Amino acid sequence: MALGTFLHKRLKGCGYAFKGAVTLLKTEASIQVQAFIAVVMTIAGFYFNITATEWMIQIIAIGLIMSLEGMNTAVEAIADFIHPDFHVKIGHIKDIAAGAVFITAITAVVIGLIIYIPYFKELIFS
Ligand SMILES: Nc1ncnc2c1ncn2[C@@H]1O[C@H](COP(=O)(O)OP(=O)(O)OP(=O)(O)O)[C@@H](O)[C@H]1O
Repeated sequence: MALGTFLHKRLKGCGYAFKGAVTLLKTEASIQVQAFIAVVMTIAGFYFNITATEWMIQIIAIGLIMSLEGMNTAVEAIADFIHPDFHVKIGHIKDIAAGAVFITAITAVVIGLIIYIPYFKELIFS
């Protein structure tokens, strides 16, 4: 495959992926809530002047939870497409996908506490 064709295809792929991310942000309430929390955490990061390492960990946590929520939305959409009616297996599949997001959410909360508790302590006791 010529380099030009290869690059053109990859660029087109990025376009579709960007469209998907915009769709998620526009239509999915859970992603909108997470995007809002991400903005709040970013403001908190600037306010407390967190370290570069803390920024990286916070950004990874935000990216992980938002991307997994997107995958959960995709799993739900596939499940609804292949079997729109109630089925115990569809319920099980959706529960597992939601469970994966839950695990990441707990992880992100713990990361947030580890990063910000020392800053809050400093703010309160200084
Ligand atoms: N077709 C179905 N068959 C059996 N159980 C289902 C079905 N659809 C949903 N459920 C149950 O309801 C739960 C919520 O499913 P739903 O698709 O409404 O997701 P949600 O968490 O409300 O996400 P969203 O708000 O993005 O739609 C599932 O985790 C599952 O337990």
